[in-house]
Order: sequence, then structure tokens, then C-alpha cells
Amino acid sequence: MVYLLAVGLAAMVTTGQPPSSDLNALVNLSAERLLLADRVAAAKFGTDQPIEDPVRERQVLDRAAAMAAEAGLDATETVAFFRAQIEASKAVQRGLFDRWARHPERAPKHRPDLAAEVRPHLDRITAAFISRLAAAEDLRAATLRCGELLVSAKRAADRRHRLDPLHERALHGAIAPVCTG
Ligand SMILES: O=C(O)C(=O)C[C@]1(C(=O)O)C=C[C@@H](O)C=C1
Repeated sequence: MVYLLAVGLAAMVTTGQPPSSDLNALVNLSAERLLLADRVAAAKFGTDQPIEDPVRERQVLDRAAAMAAEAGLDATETVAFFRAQIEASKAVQRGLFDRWARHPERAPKHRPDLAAEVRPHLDRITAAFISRLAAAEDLRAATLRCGELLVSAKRAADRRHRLDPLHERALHGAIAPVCTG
């Protein structure tokens, strides 16, 4: 308990923010990445580009590992976190492909450019994730407190982004590796 209070106070002294806001920011970023999966799916739907692209996944994970090392984060934990983001993105893309195949009138009318528009945005989110993971590092290791704050951060993100059940479920999976303690 004393340890948890100390973690909280230390976070407030260094950032001026209560520690819960670090987790809220992390979970919000994860929700934003999942909403971007809609644009990824829109770029691929109706083309021969598959949802799963192992070469691109390797690039995302290698870049995240390199940035984690630079930021002094645990590379294995960080890669596990990004793997979860990728799996969640694929779940959303599959769900949307299914929805659009069954209801063609709901399929996107515009096809974004994956390489020029969407992946650069995902890359910016990767960099933002590294700062957020570093800011929340101590809290992430504080098992009980982290679990509690994560549940409320998830609820807040569901509401804030008005997530439908597909994105809500995906967000649940994406944030599963947040607490490391
Ligand atoms: O960039 C893509 O093509 C995506 O579908 C995004 C993403 C990711 O989440 O980073 C997800 C699935 C692919 O296997 C590769 C990468």
C-alpha cells in the first residue's frame, strides 16, 4: 500500500498528473489505433491485399523493439504489447470485412492509400505508444492498482470513442498486456 501510494505520488510529482491519467492516455491511444483499423480495412477491402501481412508486422515489431530499447523499456514486454495491438487490429479488420460482405451498402465508398496515408499514421501512433508506455512503466508493474485503473480506463475509452461491440472486444484484447506486475 505504501509502495502504491509512493508510485502515485512520484508520478504526480514528476508529471503533475494523477497516475490514472497515464493509463487513460495509453488505453485511448490503443482505441485510436483500433479505429484506424477501419481505414486499414477500407484500404484493403475489395482488393487482393490480405488482412494479414507478416512482412509489415515484422517491421512494426522490430521498430517498436528498437524504440523500446532507446527508451529503456523491456523489449520483450513491449513487443508483446505491440503484438496484442496487431492481433486486435486484425480482429477488427476481419469483423469489418464480414460486415461489409454481408451488407455491401455499408462498405466504404472511398479507398484510402495504405502506404501513403494509413501506415504513416500507425507509425506515429507507435512512437506515441513508446512515450506512453514509458510514462506508465511503474504503474504497469503495480499489479492490483494497475488492474483496477485499467478497468476504469477501458470503460472511459469505450464511452469516449463510442465503441461498438467489435471494437470494444478488440480493445479488451489489445490492453490485456498493459499490466506487467
Ligand atoms: O499495415 C497493415 O496492413 C495492417 O493491417 C495493420 C497491421 C498492424 O496492426 O500494424 C495489422 C495486420 C497486418 O498483418 C499488419 C499490420
